[in-house]
Amino acid sequence: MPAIQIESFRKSYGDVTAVGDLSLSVAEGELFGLLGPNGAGKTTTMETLTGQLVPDGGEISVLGVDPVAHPTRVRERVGILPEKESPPSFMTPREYFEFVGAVRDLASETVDERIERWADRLGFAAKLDTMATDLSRGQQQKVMIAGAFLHEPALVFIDEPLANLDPIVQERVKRFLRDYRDAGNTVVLTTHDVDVAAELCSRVGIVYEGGLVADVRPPDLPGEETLLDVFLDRVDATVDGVAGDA
Ligand SMILES: Nc1ncnc2c1ncn2[C@@H]1O[C@H](COP(=O)(O)OP(=O)(O)OP(=O)(O)O)[C@@H](O)[C@H]1O
Repeated sequence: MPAIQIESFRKSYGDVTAVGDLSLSVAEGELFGLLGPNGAGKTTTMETLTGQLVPDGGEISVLGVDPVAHPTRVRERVGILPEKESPPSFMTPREYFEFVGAVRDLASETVDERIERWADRLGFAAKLDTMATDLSRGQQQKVMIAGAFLHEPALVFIDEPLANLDPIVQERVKRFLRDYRDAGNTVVLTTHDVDVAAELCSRVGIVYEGGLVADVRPPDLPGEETLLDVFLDRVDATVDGVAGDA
């Protein structure tokens, strides 16, 4: 069973077509990148896969569950890290993880053990008892990453995971995501950063104007061809400032 199966997915906001006709399959154990310029339809796709948006049409299955019919069941089983979300300013990271652990129905000893492990791996152990409002943006991002993985879901959706992180932490997060995939889990990340997708992902779907325009395995690209070449070829007008809305 694929981790994600999408057939002919469509979604519009009024007369704006966000996703026109998207079909895509992600296998279990993939570190899959959904790459596209601003406004390509990545967030709309992620929010539909996680049961936050209702599609206008198409068939969608996430870990074998239909997120339209059973949004809560999907959200219970996956991890979600949207872009630009922060831990509540009035909580410490430890309190936030205890809150997430309660929502995720984890035993408190499990939460305690994972808090220590994630804090150590991502390098914020010294900040576990600092109010989130007093953390830097990058430190808050680390806390949100750990929170999304706290219940060790088989499938994680993560939006622009490396934004705001310094190069050292970026390397830690990359290693963490690869290890998580190597342990048999599926990771789907959305990004408009071609370098991040090329370096991190075993497979990349390029979305543009609400459709899939390429399905690429960066390590298998022939000769000197890079993911950037493919991206610019399929999203060619962007460089001239015509496509996208950035
Ligand atoms: N709530 C909304 N109401 C109206 N239009 C929307 C809404 N959300 C998204 N759109 C439009 O749908 C299209 C796809 O947006 P979406 O956020 O899915 O793109 P994206 O690829 O995630 O972009 P970005 O990289 O900038 O986050 C865009 O044209 C956007 O303006």
